[in-house]
Amino acid sequence: MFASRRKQTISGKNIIKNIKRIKPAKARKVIRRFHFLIEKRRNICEYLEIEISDNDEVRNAKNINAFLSKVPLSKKEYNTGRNHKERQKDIEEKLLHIDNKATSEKWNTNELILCLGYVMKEIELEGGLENYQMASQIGQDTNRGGDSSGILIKWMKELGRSKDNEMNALEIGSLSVKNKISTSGIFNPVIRIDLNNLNNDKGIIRQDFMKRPLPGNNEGKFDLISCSLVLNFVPTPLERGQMCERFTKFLKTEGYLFVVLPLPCISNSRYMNAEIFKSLMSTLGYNQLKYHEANKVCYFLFQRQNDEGKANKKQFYKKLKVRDGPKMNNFSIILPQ
Ligand SMILES: C[S@@+](CC[C@H](N)C(=O)[O-])C[C@H]1O[C@@H](n2cnc3c(N)ncnc32)[C@H](O)[C@@H]1O
Repeated sequence: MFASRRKQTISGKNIIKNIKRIKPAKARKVIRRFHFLIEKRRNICEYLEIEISDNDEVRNAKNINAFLSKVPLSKKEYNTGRNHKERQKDIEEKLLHIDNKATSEKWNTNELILCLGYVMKEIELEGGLENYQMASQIGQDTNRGGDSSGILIKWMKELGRSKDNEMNALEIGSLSVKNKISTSGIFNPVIRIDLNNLNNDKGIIRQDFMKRPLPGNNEGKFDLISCSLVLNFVPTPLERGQMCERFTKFLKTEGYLFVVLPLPCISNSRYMNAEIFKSLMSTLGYNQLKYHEANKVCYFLFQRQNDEGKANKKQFYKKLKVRDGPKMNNFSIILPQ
């Protein structure tokens, strides 16, 4: 048990301190809860897109309380005559029912904002993200068939790439310095960044890729960008599109882009499939070299072309439904106009 060594957040929730003490079953539970939270954040952001999707206050966890205090109605509604546990139960119940615009009932904006605050608090202030990152490290071993960069290295070798090519890499959303991308020797140096700095002292820089300073010249660019299970983490379709556009600014011509997504983003979304993603990346100037579907995730390897994409970007300015079904999700990517 790791109970006696628990580190706690200000609100008293537990943060997993020692990764070696988490059992795989516990790790899976933490991962499932976190995916639930980011799915709900995505759903609520989609509902409230006009009002708050570009609102930094919602993104910035430290301002969540300040943000909620600006919504007096919802605060009042939930504070009056209810104790904390009841409120929590009520919100959890609501979260279960908030799914997507197409199928769910009409939600009151204040209720949604309150639920968003609740979700964001757990993600950012109550150890949700930290626990998830810890659990994901276990997950890399047990939950989804291991370190995703294993397939990247296999593909690089198939493409005839080796240590001799002297390639550098940027790993976005890095949780470990021991993954194959770092240990194969093909990429050197590997610059690892992540929103959080769990392993800062071990060579992972705390940085938001969307705020990373642009390289001044080609020397500052990379031969490879790895973005494994990160795009699905980004809350809104437009921000995902902005991230896809931004890759190009950091990639040398003919550089590689390795993207990993949870399989349902591709296999079970109303707005996305492997062909659409390939075609979206093609409009941004990428050629798809490899694709592989595993049980839970799918892997893409793209190469940046000499010229900008020629295809029509306009088709990706809004999401287009390609299929429908009751249990489908709404994962999508929208390019900025
Ligand atoms: C599921 S983890 C993926 C970890 C690892 N790459 C893997 O494949 O297992 C997603 C990570 O992406 C990071 N992330 C999300 N958006 C980011 C951004 N804009 N810049 C840097 N890291 C980001 C999160 O902090 C989180 O640690």
